[in-house]
Amino acid sequence: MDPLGPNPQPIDTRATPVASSNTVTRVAGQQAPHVHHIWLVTGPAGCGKSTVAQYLSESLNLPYLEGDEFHPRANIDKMANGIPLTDADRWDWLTLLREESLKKLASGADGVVLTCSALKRKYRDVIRVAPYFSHNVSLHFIYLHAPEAVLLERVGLRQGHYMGANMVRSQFEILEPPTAEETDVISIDVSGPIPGVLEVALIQAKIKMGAGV
Ligand SMILES: Nc1ncnc2c1ncn2[C@@H]1O[C@H](COP(=O)(O)OP(=O)(O)OP(=O)(O)O)[C@@H](O)[C@H]1O
Ligand SMILES: O=C(O)[C@H](O)[C@@H](O)[C@H](O)[C@H](O)CO
Repeated sequence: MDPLGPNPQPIDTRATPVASSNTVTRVAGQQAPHVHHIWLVTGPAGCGKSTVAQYLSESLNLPYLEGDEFHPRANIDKMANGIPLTDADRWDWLTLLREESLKKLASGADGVVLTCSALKRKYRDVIRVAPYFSHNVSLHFIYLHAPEAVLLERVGLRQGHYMGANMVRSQFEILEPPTAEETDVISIDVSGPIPGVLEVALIQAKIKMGAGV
């Protein structure tokens, strides 16, 4: 299976003369193109992806795609039975998330917020294809991190979710925290209470939007 999948639906690129992945550049004298931001909230189970994404979606008035809802039934059944997903289980899910995000933009949304664990570098790279063909799209990862013990406690307290606390270890075993060269990543320490985390996430997003990157 090709993890990069088929070409995404192109977004309107007419106003964008030159661009490369995640960098929207401008020819001198031309008006800056309108940038459509994809905010991808990432991190291991229980880090607060849904909590943060919901808030950003409401605050920025953008549609919200919950990544967990795009897993095939077989993946949900695996996780519910305490079996970690493999790379093979994740490729189609990752390309689907990328395509669904671009579809939202193509259908008129100004931007989109989505959740996806994106635990490994190569998973993030699958999503990074999105702005490659859609040059007025800017992709940002919002990586939420906290010590394993903190997330274990949060997942343990959570009721009625298929992902049990027994799965947290497996998430950390394969986690590849973003490196400094992954300059499209905003890292947020989510050890503290929710209001502070939400405030930081929104401020960071607004800084990026203000900078037009
Ligand atoms: N900063 C925080 N402090 C305390 N509790 C939090 C914090 N962020 C989220 N929570 C709680 O932790 C639990 C997990 O949060 P949430 O569902 O948003 O995480 P998630 O990353 O989307 O999880 P999953 O990947 O398993 O779906 C929820 O009960 C949520 O209310
Ligand atoms: O890549 C994965 O292993 C999965 O996406 C998980 O991260 C869960 O879907 C999510 O955390 C819900 O608890």
